[in-house]
Amino acid sequence: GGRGSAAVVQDDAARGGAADGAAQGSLDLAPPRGTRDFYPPDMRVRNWLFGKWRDEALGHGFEEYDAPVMESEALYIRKAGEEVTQQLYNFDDKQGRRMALRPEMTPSLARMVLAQRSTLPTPVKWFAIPQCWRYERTTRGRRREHYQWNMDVWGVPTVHAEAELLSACTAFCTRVGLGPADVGVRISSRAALSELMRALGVPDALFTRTCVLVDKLDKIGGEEVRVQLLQLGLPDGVCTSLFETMRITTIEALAERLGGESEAVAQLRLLFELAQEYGYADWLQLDLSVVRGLSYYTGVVFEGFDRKGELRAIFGGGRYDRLLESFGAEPMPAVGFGFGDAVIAELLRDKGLLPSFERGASGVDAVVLALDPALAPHAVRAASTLRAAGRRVDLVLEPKKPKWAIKHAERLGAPALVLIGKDEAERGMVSVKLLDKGEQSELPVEQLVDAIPRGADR
Ligand SMILES: OCc1cccc(Br)n1
Repeated sequence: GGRGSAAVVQDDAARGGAADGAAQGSLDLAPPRGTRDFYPPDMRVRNWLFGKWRDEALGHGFEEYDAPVMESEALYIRKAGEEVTQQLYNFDDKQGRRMALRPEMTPSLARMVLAQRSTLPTPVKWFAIPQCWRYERTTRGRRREHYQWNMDVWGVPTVHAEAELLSACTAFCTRVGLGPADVGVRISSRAALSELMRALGVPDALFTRTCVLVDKLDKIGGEEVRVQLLQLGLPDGVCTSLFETMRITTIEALAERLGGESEAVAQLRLLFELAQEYGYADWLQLDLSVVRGLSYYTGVVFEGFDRKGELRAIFGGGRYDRLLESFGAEPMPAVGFGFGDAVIAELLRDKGLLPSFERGASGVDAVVLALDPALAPHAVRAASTLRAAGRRVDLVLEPKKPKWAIKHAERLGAPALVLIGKDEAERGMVSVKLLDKGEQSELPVEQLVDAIPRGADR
């Protein structure tokens, strides 16, 4: 609860207030449209969430990487009409170079892997939590930025890689208190749909755009998708067979349609077997109507969803074995997912699982106050000694009364208040007040560190 969660899911009402200032021609205090400020309580929620993501990624043996938020626009020019490339946050830099704020991390990752492919040991198992951008007509007041946990495996051609990524997603959800009754994962395979369409004689060249159109089913409905598939050049019979296949919900039925030799079926069988071993099989369901909206997926694709069906996808991913070819290079097998910060925060808040971080979250172990401005050097020495010993200290920087310092320490949730008094200081002593115990004791400065407990989280 509390303001923290509101900021992760920006509530425009609060922002509207700040934006009103602009009406009088003063500085607009709201963040740019579609973006969020993270005040300290919001930042504690964000650090908590990113910390859980990082724990899970490291727990799966992945290494962290990063790349510039700004890339050459060329990295994202794809002809398949995806939303993510049609809403590029792009611009000319001062040399007139076409640049863009990254709408996703995968192309940057592909660029980094390609740049070092001759020396990079495989498999590559990397993760990042990049801020990603889109420029959407703000008619819908939607956000223009979000943070998206990415995990990718390069160099592994079989679904053992997908199984590891699904393990990270489901284990993260479990770690934050969600279970298979809250979250499901739809598993699909573009390879299966590709085998079907090849069997029906559809040219490969139409496959990618077919998937991008099929991904719009939920938005524009089956009839409109059929119309656009026909316009793309798919015969009516193929559309019908495609829609029938997408209604299949068991691997057996898919095997009947694609034949016993289907590689796509074999990989799906193996994935569901591995899921049993990991213990997350009951999170999964086969759903061939899922194709995901990125043109470069080629194999298994998947998306996490809330079982109440109130929210957009929680996470999504898939295999993209041919992305390097689109960069004019030899292909390398790859699979990855993106996990946005907004939907998960909304789901956790709805389920009361988002920590509130209200009182005492500052993590300060002690407040240090000089009872007289002339004693500031003693207060500085006490604070520095405590900090050198790993304690988190808030040093009061101006003349304040003990009453104020006690209230300040309570607001910070600091368990201790160190008071530097004149005659104590002359005797090399300080006073320590343990607020939750209401005790106050006087002790030699040398014993100060041991008198201040270190925060539980460290
Ligand atoms: O998931 C699509 C997307 C990409 C960039 C920024 C935002 Br907000 N959303």
